[in-house]
Amino acid sequence: MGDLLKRLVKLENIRKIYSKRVVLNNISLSVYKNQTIAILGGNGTGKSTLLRLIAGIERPNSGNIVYPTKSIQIGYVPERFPIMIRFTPSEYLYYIGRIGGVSKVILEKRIPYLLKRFQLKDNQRIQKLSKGNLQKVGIIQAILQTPDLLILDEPISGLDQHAQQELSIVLKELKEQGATILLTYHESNFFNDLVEETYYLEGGQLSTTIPTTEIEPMKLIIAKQLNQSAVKEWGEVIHAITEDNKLLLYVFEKNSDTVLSKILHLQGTIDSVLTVDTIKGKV
Ligand SMILES: Nc1ncnc2c1ncn2[C@@H]1O[C@H](COP(=O)(O)OP(=O)(O)OP(=O)(O)O)[C@@H](O)[C@H]1O
Repeated sequence: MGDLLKRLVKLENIRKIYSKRVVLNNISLSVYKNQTIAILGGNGTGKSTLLRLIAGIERPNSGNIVYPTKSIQIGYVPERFPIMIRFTPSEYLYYIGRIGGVSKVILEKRIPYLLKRFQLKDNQRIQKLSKGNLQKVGIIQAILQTPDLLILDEPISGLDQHAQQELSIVLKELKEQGATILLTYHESNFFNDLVEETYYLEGGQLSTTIPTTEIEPMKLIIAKQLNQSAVKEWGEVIHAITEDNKLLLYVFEKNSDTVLSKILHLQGTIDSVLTVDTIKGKV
């Protein structure tokens, strides 16, 4: 079998129950080498649970999780990094690296390099760090050793813009090196360039079509005198296309006022605002 078709993880009929509530019900999924997969879904649908199971941090109540390539390196960025750590970031990362079998020489180079990339100062204990800086430690510990499979649970929430961009570059680098990336996030077009396959979780089931509860009224805002690059960072924009000098922006209805005022703020003009009834899969 070709390298690209190498299966890294296989989930067979996974079921996870918390206090009699079936959170994941009969989930099967294969994750292949060098794929980038997003798991999306509403709050509490079990995205984090599924990622923890794949990361091997929790066990399912039934079903199997198989890693056909025996010794894969898994990096896991939790949604919330544990706060009560009395080490500084570099002390902690050094400790984690040593447990993972990384040599002192490599760690002494790699830790300062990654701290610098993410502009993370090393002058405070982890328990005193802000949410964004904690998130950076969570990301760095997961990529300290180049992972075969990198699992990220809402990685951009709380990150400053520089760190978001750095994360995006790091993910692209890892992807070029052959890594598999599995991630979850909320309403954002930040990962559009990276994600190849999207799965949706609803009612304990995984599907490739967007669940009806996830379908929200959308607006298509057509703007003029505005470049596509200007909206690149706008989290509210689900999809942007340039056509005949016009910029077409798809946004959820609830965010349309925000986007309209951002356009006007940049001295763009509004050509028209249309209602888009449903999103079927992708816009
Ligand atoms: N350790 C746990 N013990 C008990 N219940 C849990 C545990 N972890 C998760 N749950 C419950 O399982 C359900 C799914 O939680 P999970 O965090 O996986 O959802 P999610 O899709 O990641 O949500 P969000 O988008 O809000 O982060 C929720 O009802 C949650 O309360």
